Amino acid sequence: MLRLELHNLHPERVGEYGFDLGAALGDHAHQLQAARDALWSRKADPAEFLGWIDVPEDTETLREILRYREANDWVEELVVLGIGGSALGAQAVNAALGRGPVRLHFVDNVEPEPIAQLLRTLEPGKTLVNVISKSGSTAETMAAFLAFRKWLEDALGDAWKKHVVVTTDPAKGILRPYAKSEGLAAFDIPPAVGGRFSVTCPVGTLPSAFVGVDLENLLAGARKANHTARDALEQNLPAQTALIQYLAAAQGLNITVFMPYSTRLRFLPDWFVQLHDESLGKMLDRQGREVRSGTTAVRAIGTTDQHAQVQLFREGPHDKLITLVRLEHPSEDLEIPAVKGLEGLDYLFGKSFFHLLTAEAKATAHALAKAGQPNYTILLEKLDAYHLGWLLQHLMWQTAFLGELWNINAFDQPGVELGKEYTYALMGRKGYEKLAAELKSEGVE
Ligand SMILES: O=P(O)(O)OC[C@H]1O[C@](O)(CO)[C@@H](O)[C@@H]1O
Repeated sequence: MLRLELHNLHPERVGEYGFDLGAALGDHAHQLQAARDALWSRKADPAEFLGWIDVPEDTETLREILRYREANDWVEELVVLGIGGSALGAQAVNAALGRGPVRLHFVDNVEPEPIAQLLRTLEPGKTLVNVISKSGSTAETMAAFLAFRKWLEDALGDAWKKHVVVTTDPAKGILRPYAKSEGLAAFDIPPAVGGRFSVTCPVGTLPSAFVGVDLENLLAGARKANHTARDALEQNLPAQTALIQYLAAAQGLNITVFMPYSTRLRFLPDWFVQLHDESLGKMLDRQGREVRSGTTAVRAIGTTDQHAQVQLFREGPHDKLITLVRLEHPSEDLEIPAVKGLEGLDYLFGKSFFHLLTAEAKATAHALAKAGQPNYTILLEKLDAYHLGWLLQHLMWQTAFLGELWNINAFDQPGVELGKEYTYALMGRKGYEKLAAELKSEGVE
């Protein structure tokens, strides 16, 4: 079960206690229903990049992934080479549910020292490298692949090929033909699935299979989110959270904080930030008019950031909507023991850590509300594969709904292209000489 608890979310006046979500849904019913129906009806068109809706239905690919994992029981270290949507989902799932025995390493940057350190410490014979890139052209991922491929070949000769598995577009880019010509194992990223929406396809499921995540249930949870996203508005959770986000933005709350009360969910905010910011920060709407849509997603972790950011969240500018994520039941709990001589702490004696964690989340939500800082809590029955799959897919739906409400394309990312082209020019890539000269004249070289 995934459900919502609202705190101080008035659509018109921030600071007034209570938010009538029912009334807001009524007021915006037409818009939301149109958004829901448009998303479901456009899903058949690959150009719309809504393939992520159907991915959790694809149990055949999941079976292939599980067969591949079983056939490679020699793997002790799995290095994931990918960036953005090609890394963050697997990282979040692994931190939440990974239970080994394989150790996962993520190379999602080109800072030389951590890469050199990994190459020094890992044993090639026990290492599998999963290179993940939808485009097959991302400089960071490809540079890392060149380094790891050479490292494997230097150590293992021709056997390096058994130590690489490629996850990429079935047709586009240079990785697919390369995998074919070298006889490397390869899995598809469906063409209609963008990186930040790819966690339930092999981008997320292959690494997760190596750390024992219950993938059947992860996908079942994602399918549950799909059902919810098709429901009437009163039951349609992503339509509801998208509406809250939309109304908050309309009130000038330009920042959306995402704050799970869980260390195991510590990478979920990173995944959410990419999903939200890259999808929704757009200069132009679907008709090409300048809109500059979006809110800025900010990461936080409870309780940790109660001792870092909550001061600002309560007393700083009223420019934020805060989403807390809280579990209703722990997977394991621990009693806080009584200690003689420390009676000043007796309010803790005999209580459980989960009790304390829950109290802190509730206390923060209420303290924020009292300060007029709107927030809501997404409650997860527990942290297992089913509920995590549900939450991930819920957040993808929320993003898609927001894209519709803002009338923008949530599935492209034109804003990151120029930086990539400048990088090619600065690195001396063929065909970029003119741009390099232009940069030089502007003092960048
Ligand atoms: O999977 P690819 O093509 O290497 O892309 C990695 C990431 O780079 C971007 O294209 C741009 O940041 C993201 O959308 C994507 O998740």
